[in-house]
Amino acid sequence: MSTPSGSTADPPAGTDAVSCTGLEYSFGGTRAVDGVDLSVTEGEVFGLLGPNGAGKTTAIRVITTLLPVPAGMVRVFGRDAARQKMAVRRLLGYVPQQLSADSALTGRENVSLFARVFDIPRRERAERVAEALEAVGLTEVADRMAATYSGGMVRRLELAQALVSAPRLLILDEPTIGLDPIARTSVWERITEVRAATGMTVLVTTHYMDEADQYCDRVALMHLGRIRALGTPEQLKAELGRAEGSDRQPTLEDVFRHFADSGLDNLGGEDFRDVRRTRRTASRVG
Ligand SMILES: Nc1ncnc2c1ncn2[C@@H]1O[C@H](COP(=O)(O)OP(=O)(O)OP(=O)(O)O)[C@@H](O)[C@H]1O
Repeated sequence: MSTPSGSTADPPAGTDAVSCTGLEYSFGGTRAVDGVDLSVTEGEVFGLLGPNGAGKTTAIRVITTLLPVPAGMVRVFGRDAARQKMAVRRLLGYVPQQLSADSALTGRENVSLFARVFDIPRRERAERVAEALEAVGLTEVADRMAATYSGGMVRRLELAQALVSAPRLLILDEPTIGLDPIARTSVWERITEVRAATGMTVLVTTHYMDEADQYCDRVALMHLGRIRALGTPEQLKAELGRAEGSDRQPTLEDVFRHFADSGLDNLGGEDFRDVRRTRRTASRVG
């Protein structure tokens, strides 16, 4: 797998991969993101956690420049997401919640399409596509139609699409939603391996607290548009354990419940949007 290139003028050492200050975003009267301050350090796996509707997707869509920055400041490796959109986009790989692979193409064709979109020189394309497919463990099935892939394979294919440009920052929106436990583990193992091999920074949203606990270096707990707590999973659990003075080690979900306090009825369960998303994933498999 290629090392993320710093071809577009490297930022000074110590520049955060992502820096948000006072970020806000509203849909009409709904304040989806309500004054978020956040820094993601280069090279870490950072988890943005929260239940459905917390504002995670909206926040990352602003960071990816897919939504404008109406208030506050967002920087990606020092580039201003409001004024230097193209410079920001060149640094990122983004795997959205929505299906981004074409079932009527093979795995290799899907990744090649992204290689063309990212303007990877023609002479490098075949090798870069093969590397990206190898990194996610799809070499053997690369020439099969994506329609024949399982849900977990489709997710890994989407990962390869995002990796083919060797991004310095990989942003994943609920990468394991709707997958079975084995497929979830496989997706995370690939993310972890690529991160270790390339030093890429990973920003991931999830509402699976157990995955965040296991795979993220630091997490921010988001609820109703605001960051309620931020730190390493160990720090957050230890702090709650001390505050409660109980013998039992709290889980990350306990930490979340403590900070969010209310409105978490759907945590761990499915609401309408979850069901729709899960079914969408299932239909990819079928
Ligand atoms: N296009 C939209 N139009 C109107 N309201 C929206 C839109 N997108 C999101 N919202 C609202 O903004 C709030 C935050 O939604 P967002 O999708 O960012 O949350 P989330 O934490 O990513 O949840 P999920 O995991 O369900 O995607 C919610 O109240 C949601 O209903």
